[in-house]
Amino acid sequence: ATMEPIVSELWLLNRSIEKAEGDAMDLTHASALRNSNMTIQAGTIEDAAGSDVIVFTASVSPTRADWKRSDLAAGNKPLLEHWLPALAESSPNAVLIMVSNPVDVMTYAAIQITGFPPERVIGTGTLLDSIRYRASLSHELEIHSDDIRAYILGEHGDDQFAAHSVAMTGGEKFFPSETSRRLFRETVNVGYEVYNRKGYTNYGIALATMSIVDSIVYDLRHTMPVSVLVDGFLGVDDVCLSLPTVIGRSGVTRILHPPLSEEEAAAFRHCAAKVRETIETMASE
Ligand SMILES: NC(=O)c1ccc[n+]([C@@H]2O[C@H](COP(=O)([O-])OP(=O)(O)OC[C@H]3O[C@@H](n4cnc5c(N)ncnc54)[C@H](O)[C@@H]3O)[C@@H](O)[C@H]2O)c1
Repeated sequence: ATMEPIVSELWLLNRSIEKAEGDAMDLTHASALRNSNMTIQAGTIEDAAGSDVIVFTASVSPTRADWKRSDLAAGNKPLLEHWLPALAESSPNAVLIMVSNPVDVMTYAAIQITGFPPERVIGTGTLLDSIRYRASLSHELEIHSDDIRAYILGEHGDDQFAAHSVAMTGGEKFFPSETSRRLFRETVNVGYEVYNRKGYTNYGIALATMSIVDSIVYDLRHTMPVSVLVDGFLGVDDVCLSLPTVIGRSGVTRILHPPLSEEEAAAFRHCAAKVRETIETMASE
């Protein structure tokens, strides 16, 4: 996915320059097959100065088999503290996309560390979960997933919820059903299912991140469920969670406020409390 020519210059940064160089070479070979004159190079923060978009994916690895995304918080905060101040200083106008987990907590930390306006810090949040959910609904309903408006919102973690009450296809509100509830339960765990089989997940998240970059670069104003600093919706603020968000050249151009059911609103507030708890534990460590 990285070789789609939507940017003119791509810089890969890693603590291991060899790893970044290897990836840059491999991607350059692959991009020779695309209609692209994008340059792909390994380099330093200085090389990448003046970037329009930064995608942050550096991460520690899980240390136990039954890991949860929130386990990575304590290990990943120092990575953000190490890299983000210099990245923010050398690319002060960039839109920052956070991928590293726990992504909602990392998005909040990134806003604090960079001092960027919250509109320019976006976590991939429940975008991947929503894409996975729409893919299984699409299979079940035999309708293209683009035409299924169904969001998973809240945290990118075990307490995410499907916003059934605002889901529709072609104007029909046929969610929730037994099927949609079952497919949602499967979606919540499917990331771990992929991880348990291959040791990581990459294709889905890469394409999801590309769709955010695309909407920024071409100012497309697509609405996507991504992690943003919540603006008081349902009484929640000072935490990052996923809400349907319009994304354009300047980053977040608008956060939408869907009329959630009582049950969904309670699930959203529960996610807020849970993510705040991790933020506070991390701050005290
Ligand atoms: N938000 C999502 O939907 C989603 C989906 C998939 C993966 N993820 C998360 O993305 C992150 C990356 O996943 P991955 O599978 O690519 O992991 P990975 O272990 O393959 O890659 C992590 C990278 O970070 C680098 N790194 C480690 N410590 C570093 C440091 N101190 N400085 C610079 N670089 C450092 C490593 O060299 C490696 O290249 C993880 O936190 C993972 O949980 C999020």
